[in-house]
Amino acid sequence: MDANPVPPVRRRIVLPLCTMLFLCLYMFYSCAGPCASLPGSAPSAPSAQPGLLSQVLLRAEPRAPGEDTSISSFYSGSGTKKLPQAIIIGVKKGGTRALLEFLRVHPDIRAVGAEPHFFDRNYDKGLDWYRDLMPRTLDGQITMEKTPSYFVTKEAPARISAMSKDAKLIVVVRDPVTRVISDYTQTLSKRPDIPTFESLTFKNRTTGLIDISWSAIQIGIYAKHLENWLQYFPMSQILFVSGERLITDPAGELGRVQDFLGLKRIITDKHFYFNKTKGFPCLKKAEGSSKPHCLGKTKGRTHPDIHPKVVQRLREFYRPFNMKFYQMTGQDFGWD
Ligand SMILES: Nc1ncnc2c1ncn2[C@@H]1O[C@H](COP(=O)(O)OS(=O)(=O)O)[C@@H](OP(=O)(O)O)[C@H]1O
Repeated sequence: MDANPVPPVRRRIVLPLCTMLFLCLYMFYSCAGPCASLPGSAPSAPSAQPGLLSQVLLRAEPRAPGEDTSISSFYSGSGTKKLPQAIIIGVKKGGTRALLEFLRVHPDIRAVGAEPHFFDRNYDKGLDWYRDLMPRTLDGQITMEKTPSYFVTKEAPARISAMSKDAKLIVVVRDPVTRVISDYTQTLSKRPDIPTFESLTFKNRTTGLIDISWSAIQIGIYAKHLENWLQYFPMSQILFVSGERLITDPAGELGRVQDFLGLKRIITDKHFYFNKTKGFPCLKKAEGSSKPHCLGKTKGRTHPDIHPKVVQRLREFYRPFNMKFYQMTGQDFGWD
């Protein structure tokens, strides 16, 4: 028999209350860890990323403009959707997919896989639509996207600047001659009945006059497009990545990109191997996987043979624009 027995009525109230409290606390704490790695959330960050619970308690600081802070968004996954702070704006066929896939390995980068085409085709859908496409990020992580056509879209610089004057812009540039051949190869793979490369290139084959109304030719006049961006962004906010070095020295180019984004250099040469069959560098482990990963078949296509004289004429055509571009960027890309 108990020396000091609890009265039966109080026992009937206190015991269930304590059990409920204990259960609630248990559920709350056990959710804080796993919830942070729900599908679609950020990959587990290396060390000091605050967990869900600490984010609830710590998030008193002002939020970025346009950040989705609704309670529902918080409970439906870890982190919040933010407008991108960094965008790969070009160039088409420059190596933009390779760069984005490589960057996604970094625990502080979260990127949308598909191209949103917001600042060219979907601008009328509004910023909320755009933000909703983005993955959730934790504090300190950078949201990114890539749409290579932005670089040649007249309205894009003003529109991106209206979203954020501080946006960091990355342009992967490639020898305009191989770029136009790559562009043509892609179109040919989708529509095999298009005219020959030569007939699209020349307005007059005899005089060698280049048809600058062909958009694939226009894209490679980098200096002209860059002038448009410099009306809205200082050069310090634009990084030019060499598409050629992205293939021969991916870790070196990724080092520059990580510095530009203010990130620790986590992606190094240890992350890459050269796949002889593919003929390109591939990842030893892709984001969220332990398996090696090369880009798909649409990247690294075999180009058709173009007559050397045609290639030579295109080199002459692009040379002055390339020189201007080197001067503007302070970088010699070695295309001549
Ligand atoms: N690691 C790796 N693997 C495969 N391909 C690589 C890689 N690095 C750069 N590249 C080059 O990327 C070219 C395609 O460029 P983009 O991804 O910018 O093309 S697109 O504009 O998104 O269609 C693609 O062009 P093509 O060779 O003409 O197919 C590749 O040369």
